[in-house]
Amino acid sequence: MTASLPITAKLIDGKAFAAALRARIATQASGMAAQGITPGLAVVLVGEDPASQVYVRSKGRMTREVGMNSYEHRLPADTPQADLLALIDRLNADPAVNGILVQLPLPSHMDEFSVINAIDPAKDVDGFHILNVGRLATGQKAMVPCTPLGCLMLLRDHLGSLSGKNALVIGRSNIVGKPMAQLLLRDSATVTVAHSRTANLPDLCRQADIVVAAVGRAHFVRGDWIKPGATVIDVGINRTDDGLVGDVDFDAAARVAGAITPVPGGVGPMTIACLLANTLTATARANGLPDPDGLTP
Ligand SMILES: NC(=O)C1=CN([C@@H]2O[C@H](COP(=O)(O)OP(=O)(O)OC[C@H]3O[C@@H](n4cnc5c(N)ncnc54)[C@H](OP(=O)(O)O)[C@@H]3O)[C@@H](O)[C@H]2O)C=CC1
Ligand SMILES: Nc1nc(=O)c2c([nH]1)NC[C@@H]1CN(c3ccc(C(=O)N[C@@H](CCC(=O)O)C(=O)O)cc3)C=[N+]21
Repeated sequence: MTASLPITAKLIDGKAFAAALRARIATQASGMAAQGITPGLAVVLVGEDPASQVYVRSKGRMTREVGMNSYEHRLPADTPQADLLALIDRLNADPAVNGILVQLPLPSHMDEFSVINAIDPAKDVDGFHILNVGRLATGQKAMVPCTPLGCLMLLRDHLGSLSGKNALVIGRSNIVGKPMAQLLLRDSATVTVAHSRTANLPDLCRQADIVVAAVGRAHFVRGDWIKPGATVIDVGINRTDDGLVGDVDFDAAARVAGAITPVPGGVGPMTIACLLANTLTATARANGLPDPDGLTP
């Protein structure tokens, strides 16, 4: 239906934006190094979830590239939860570690909430600890989840103000959909959150000036759901026979949208850059320094 139209959307280059963000982080980190402070990020991976592997691949390298220390802990899938909690306790107490990320999902014998809430909230660079979730929801200074923070940066960069825009978030997970909705609300967008029980999703979507798709289904959002000129942020990471694709039918949506993020090269690189941003912010706060410029919402 839309195939005959030319591609008119501006491509939102998350990869380039993330590279520029990392360069600013590196500059600010070297300023800290001059004061004898080197930020440290610990990543804990339990088992071998494929989505998490994708994430971990480039992360350690980028952490070192911006001048931070990277500590990686790989535990077997059958690790008892008590052992993981003991590791988190050690990382909480380690002054060289400013950020702790426990890769999700965890193996099914573990309780995700117990594990996340064991992380020192000041080192919770994912922003998943209940204290940070509550702080974000109530407008208090929080650690903000990386993927939604990255989406917000791209949206602000493209649109300027989000005030009064109709925003549709598709997906209500604790790691993407819900915190994304909170951030859009903070920026005074009018926010709708859709999920698997939402009625008439295509019609809802046609009213949205901003669409953030975080569903986990390839090509789920169709081109004819997009309001002409809308800004489309595709969070989805789906491995298919055609390679890595998002949740949006990119070829069709790019003929209707005003701007759209690609997959790969859109939100994914922003997630990693925002993880480094949060690590720098956590390091500054731990050392009584002001928050680094431009890294917090
Ligand atoms: N680029 C990046 O940096 C990142 C990408 N991702 C990717 O983003 C995607 C979403 O991740 P995540 O939030 O963790 O996924 P979840 O599986 O936790 O959540 C998916 C959400 O989509 C909703 N959904 C499922 N089917 C439908 C449907 N037919 N109509 C409307 N809504 C539907 C679900 O609804 P319900 O709640 O009713 O089940 C749920 O709320 C995945 O592809 C993931 O790999 C994730 C994190 C970072
Ligand atoms: N505690 C926790 N926090 C997370 O933030 C978290 C997690 N667990 N578990 C897994 C998901 C997934 N996720 C991605 C981040 C970056 C890319 C990314 O950089 N993607 C590249 C493509 C990489 C490739 O080519 O394979 C891109 O989109 O361009 C992908 C996926 C973070 N997650």
